[in-house]
Amino acid sequence: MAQMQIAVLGSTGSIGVQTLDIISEYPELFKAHTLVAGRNVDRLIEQSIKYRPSLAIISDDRLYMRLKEALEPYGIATASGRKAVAEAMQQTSVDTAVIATVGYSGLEPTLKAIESDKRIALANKETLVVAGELVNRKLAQSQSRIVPVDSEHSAIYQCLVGEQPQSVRRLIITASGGPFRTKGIDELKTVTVNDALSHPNWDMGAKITIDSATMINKAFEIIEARWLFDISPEKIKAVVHPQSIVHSMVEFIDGSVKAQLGLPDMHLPIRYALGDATRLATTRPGLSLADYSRLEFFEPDVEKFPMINLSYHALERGGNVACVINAANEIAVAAFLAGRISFLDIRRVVEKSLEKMPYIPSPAYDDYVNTNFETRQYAESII
Ligand SMILES: NC(=O)C1=CN([C@@H]2O[C@H](COP(=O)(O)OP(=O)(O)OC[C@H]3O[C@@H](n4cnc5c(N)ncnc54)[C@H](OP(=O)(O)O)[C@@H]3O)[C@@H](O)[C@H]2O)C=CC1
Ligand SMILES: CC(=O)[C@@H](O)[C@H](O)COP(=O)(O)O
Ligand SMILES: [Mn+2]
Repeated sequence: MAQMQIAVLGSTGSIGVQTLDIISEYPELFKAHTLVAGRNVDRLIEQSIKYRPSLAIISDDRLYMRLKEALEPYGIATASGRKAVAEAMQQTSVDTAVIATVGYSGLEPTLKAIESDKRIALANKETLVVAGELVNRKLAQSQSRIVPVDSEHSAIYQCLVGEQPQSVRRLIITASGGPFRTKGIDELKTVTVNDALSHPNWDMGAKITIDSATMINKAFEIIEARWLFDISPEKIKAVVHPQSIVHSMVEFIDGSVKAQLGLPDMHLPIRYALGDATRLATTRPGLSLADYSRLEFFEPDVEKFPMINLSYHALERGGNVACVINAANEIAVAAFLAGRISFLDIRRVVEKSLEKMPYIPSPAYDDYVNTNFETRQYAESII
């Protein structure tokens, strides 16, 4: 197999850093061709000196000169800005794009990578939340393919190997329940940013960690599954599994249920996606079931975490509804992290934005761009 040339978008983040670990684990198979960061120019410089990509891009233009001056002596090409990120997806020398930026920023490069027939390892679930229907339409017109990185979707993907679509009865997406699983509804009024950032099992970036705490992450994952696996929403169910050892399950029409298990460690789904769904041997620690005396499963508490059900609402209405939810949530989570609103205000901002923003039944790309922009403005105005 020729060495795979990989563009890592979001290389300075949680998934990006773990992707670079996997690239180092198999130097004969993988090469970091392009690294893209948002604002952490120091980490991008460090990574570039270590991994020697052909190209390093910083999204924030103001940081470009620092990047250029640091990497010029190493002969590494540099660029900045959103347009440069999109153009990087069209490089013919890149085979695979790992989309691991956070939020709406994943959409444009993913669409460009699809147009350029790249293989995509998709961590950025927001892309499918915002515009899953458009992404699937574009995929149908190209040679591009998406392999999921999100742990639940990687699990389902693995469970579906060798199965017929018509044999699937249900997808069962596991949820840890987040840091507030055992708290009472009233206690949620006073939780702090630090409380919400204390995920019981996974070490992740701040935005997804807050999404796990509100459980809107599960709503996003239900929407993500609907588009990734082309399955109707009523066949997708979330179940709370506090240990995060069973990463998700598929139930088949004969009553059989397949599950994928592993430690809560994203290296595994990233490795599986980079390996294009082949198994690559590793010396990293594996799962010892004897260490887990109990694996528990519960119905989600939708009274305490009503945003889980936004998934079904968004999929039933379609159009730009999920794009509105995502944009409002991004603004609300950023405001919560900055100490500007309380934890329960996140839901208020999302619900009010949903009431306010105009419905667009069949959005084109520009409609998503406008919906995202206008919803963010509205959400900011009610913070
Ligand atoms: N972390 C995890 O375990 C999991 C994450 N995911 C998904 O993966 C994605 C990434 O999550 P995670 O790694 O936790 O997030 P982090 O916040 O840790 O990292 C985000 C990365 O995106 C970069 N970035 C942010 N905005 C832009 C932009 N506009 N242009 C270019 N780069 C940008 C950041 O750059 P910088 O830091 O330089 O500003 C950083 O490298 C999310 O969509 C998340 O939902 C899914 C499953 C598990
Ligand atoms: C690691 C991963 O895939 C996350 O999406 C994780 O599942 C979040 O945990 P929750 O199950 O608490 O949302
Ligand atoms: Mn997940």
